[in-house]
Amino acid sequence: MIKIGITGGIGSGKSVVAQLLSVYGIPVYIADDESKKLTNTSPLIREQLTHLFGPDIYNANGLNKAMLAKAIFGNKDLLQQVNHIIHPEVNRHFLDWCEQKNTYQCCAIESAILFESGFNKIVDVSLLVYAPLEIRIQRALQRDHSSEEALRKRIESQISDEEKRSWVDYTITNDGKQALIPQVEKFLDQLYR
Ligand SMILES: CC(C)(COP(=O)(O)OP(=O)(O)OC[C@H]1O[C@@H](n2cnc3c(N)ncnc32)[C@H](O)[C@@H]1O)[C@@H](O)C(=O)NCCC(=O)NCCS
Ligand SMILES: Nc1ncnc2c1ncn2[C@@H]1O[C@H](COP(=O)(O)OP(=O)(O)OP(=O)(O)O)[C@@H](O)[C@H]1O
Repeated sequence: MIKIGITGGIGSGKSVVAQLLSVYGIPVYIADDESKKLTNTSPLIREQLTHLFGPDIYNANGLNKAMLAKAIFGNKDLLQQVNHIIHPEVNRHFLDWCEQKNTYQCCAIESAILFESGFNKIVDVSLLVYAPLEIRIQRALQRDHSSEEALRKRIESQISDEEKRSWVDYTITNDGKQALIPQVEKFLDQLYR
C-alpha cells in the first residue's frame, strides 16, 4: 500500500486536494481532526497536557483549544513539548488506521506539519499543495475569521512552504490561476505508473 503525505501551510488548499483524492477513491486521514479526537480520548495525552499546563487545559467540553493555541503559537519551546506529547499518539493511530485500510492500493495523511512532526518518515510519497503566502493569509482569514496576528503566529510556527518545496516528491500549485483537477490527475497518473 502506498502512503501519501499531503502537506502545505495554512490556507494552501490541502483540504481541497485531500477531498479530491478521496473522490478518486483514496482514503485520507485528516491529522487535525484525528489529533483533536485523540486529545480528548487518550488518557496519556490528557495526563501529560494537564501536567504541563494545569487542570484548566481541559474543561467540561474537553480540551481548551483556545488556551492551548494561545500558549503554543509564539512559544517554540512549549510548542515542541506539546508536539512531543501529541504527535507520537497521532503517528501510532495513523498506522493503525492504515492497517484497517489495507485493501486499498493507496491511502493518505493530510497534515500542515508533515515534516515538523516527522510524519514524512512514515509515508512513501510527499505531496506539497503550494500557494503564495499572501493568498494563503487571505483565504485563511476569510475562512476562520481569526485575527491576522494569531494567524501569522501559526504560520511562524511552521517551516515555510518555499523550504518544503525542495524536500517533497511532488508539488501541486493552488494559486487560483492553475486548475487543480488536471494537476491531481497528473499526480495520480505518475503515482500509479
Ligand atoms: C492548538 C490547537 C488546540 C488549536 O486548535 P484549532 O481548532 O484552533 O486549530 P486546528 O487544530 O484545526 O489547526 C489549524 C491549523 O493550525 C496549524 N497547527 C496546528 N497544530 C500545529 C502545530 N503543532 N505546529 C504548527 N502548526 C500547527 C495547522 O496549520 C493546522 O492546520 C490544535 O491545533 C492542537 O491541538 N495542536 C497541537 C496538535 C497538532 O500538532 N495538531 C496538528 C496535526 S497532528
Ligand atoms: N483555488 C482556490 N480558489 C479559491 N479558494 C480556495 C482555493 N483553494 C482553497 N480555497 C479556499 O481557501 C480556504 C483554505 O483552503 P483549505 O481549507 O483547503 O486549506 P488548508 O490548507 O486545508 O488549510 P488549514 O491548514 O488551515 O486546514 C478554504 O476556504 C477553501 O475553500
